[in-house]
Amino acid sequence: VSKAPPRKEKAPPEVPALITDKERNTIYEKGRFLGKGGFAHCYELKNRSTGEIVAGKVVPKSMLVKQYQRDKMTQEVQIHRELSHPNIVKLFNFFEDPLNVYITLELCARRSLMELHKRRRAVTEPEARYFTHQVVEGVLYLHDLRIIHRDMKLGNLFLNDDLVVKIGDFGLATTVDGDERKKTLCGTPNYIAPEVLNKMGHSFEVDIWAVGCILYILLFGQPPFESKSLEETYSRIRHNNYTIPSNATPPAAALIRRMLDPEPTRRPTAKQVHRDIFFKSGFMPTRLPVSCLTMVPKFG
Ligand SMILES: COc1cc(C(=O)NC2CCN(C)CC2)ccc1Nc1cc2c(cn1)c(C)nn2-c1cc(Cl)cc(CCC(N)=O)c1
Repeated sequence: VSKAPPRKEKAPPEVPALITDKERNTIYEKGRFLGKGGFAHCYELKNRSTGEIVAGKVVPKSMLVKQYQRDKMTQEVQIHRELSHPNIVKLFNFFEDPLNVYITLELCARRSLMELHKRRRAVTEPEARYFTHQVVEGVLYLHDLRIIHRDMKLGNLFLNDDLVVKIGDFGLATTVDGDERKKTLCGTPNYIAPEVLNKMGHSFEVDIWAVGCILYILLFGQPPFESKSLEETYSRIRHNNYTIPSNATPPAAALIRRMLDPEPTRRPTAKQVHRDIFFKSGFMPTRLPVSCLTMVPKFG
C-alpha cells in the first residue's frame, strides 16, 4: 500500500460517489453508510456492471501512516482472502486509489449477533445451539488452517438474510507455525483470555475461550465477566470469577465451564466442542425465521 499525504485527525474519509477498481475494471456506486470500526468506514457498494451489492470497507491511507499499520492491514487481507466457508464472511477484492484502501466483502444484511443480543438479551437454548454450532463450524475451519481469529465477539459474527452466522473482521487474526505460542497481540480482543492478559503465550485456545463467552451471553443475556470497569473485568478474568445461573441445563453448564477453563490446555479443541453433547441434548433448528431478531420464536 503506497503512502498518502498526511491529513488532520478524525475527519471522515473522502469517499467518492463512484469507486473504481482499476485492476479489475470495476466501478462501484457508493450506497448507504453501514457503520465504522477501527480506521474503517463501511458502505453498501453496488457493482455497476453486475448490480451486486457488497459491503465495502474504506480505510483512508492517511490513517495508515506507520509501516506496521500497513503491514497489519496487508496481513488481515492475506489471511482473509484465502478463506472460503459458509460460516466465514467472504472477502471479494482489495484495491486502492490515491486516497483510500478498499476491501469488498460479503454483505450480511441482518447485521450481527450484537444487535440481536441488544434486542433479545438471552435467547432460547435452541437458538443458542443453532448460532453457536455455526460459529464452531467456522472456528473449526480456521483452526484446521492453523489460523487463530483472536477477536471473536458478537459484533464480528455477522448475519445474512437467512440468519446464517458469518465470522468477519480478521484484523487480529494470525497463523500458527507448529506448536509455537504467540507472544504478542497488537489490539484488544473483546473477550480476552487469561493467558493473553498474563502474557504467557497463547494459541488456538483463545478462540475457544471467546466461544465460551459467546455461548454464555446467548444463554444468559450478559457476558460472564461483565463489570463496571475494564480493570475489574480483567481482575475477574484473571481469577476466573464467574457464575453459571442455576437455571442452566447441565450440558450447557458443563460445556461453558470447559471452554472457560483458566488453563488453556484443559479447554476442548474446536473439534471436541463441535461433537459436544450440548448440541445433541435438545432441539437444534436447521434454520431460524427473521422474527428471531426481535422476538422469542415458537418452535413447532
Ligand atoms: C445491510 O447490511 C448492514 C446494515 C447495517 C445497518 O443497518 N447499519 C445501520 C446504519 C444506520 N445507522 C444509523 C445505524 C446502523 C450494518 C451492517 C450491515 N452489513 C454488513 C456490515 C459489515 C459486513 C457485512 N455486512 C462486514 C464483513 N463488515 N461490516 C462492517 C464493517 C465495519 Cl468497518 C463496521 C460495521 C458496523 C458494525 C457492525 N457490526 O454492524 C460493519
